[in-house]
Amino acid sequence: MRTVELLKVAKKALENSYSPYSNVRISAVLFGDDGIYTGVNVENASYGLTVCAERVAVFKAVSEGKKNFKKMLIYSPDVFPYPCGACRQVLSEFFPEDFEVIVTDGRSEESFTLGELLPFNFKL
Ligand SMILES: O=c1ccn([C@H]2C[C@H](O)[C@@H](CO)O2)c(=O)[nH]1
Ligand SMILES: [Zn+2]
Repeated sequence: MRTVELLKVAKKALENSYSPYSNVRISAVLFGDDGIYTGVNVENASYGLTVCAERVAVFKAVSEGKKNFKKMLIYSPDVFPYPCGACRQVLSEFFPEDFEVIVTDGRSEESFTLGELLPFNFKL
């Protein structure tokens, strides 16, 4: 699936972002041989319990036994959504260094490998 198509999926998923506290809406789309999984950020009145869009997508997939993915597109119309450190670490648990991460605010996009985003990652 091409970036434009992934972006379309991300825009649809964004409708479910639950972000009344920050008003920052983010969605993530995982894509590969195991199909498509989406995630959005889900906030909480106890702010620290918020879960990022990227981790929601990964946990949805992994909890259904799906780990075979090629790339993730991260989209936000509110911020340029570079993934936070926690999400980079979670991605590196399941995906290789050449896994592609596309970051876009709908106006411009940047593409990275996971190895670029999180060099020297912690692994057991
Ligand atoms: O990698 C990130 C970083 C932040 N957020 C969300 C969490 C919160 O709802 C909002 C502002 O931090 O952005 C994500 O979804 N992914
Ligand atoms: Zn995050």
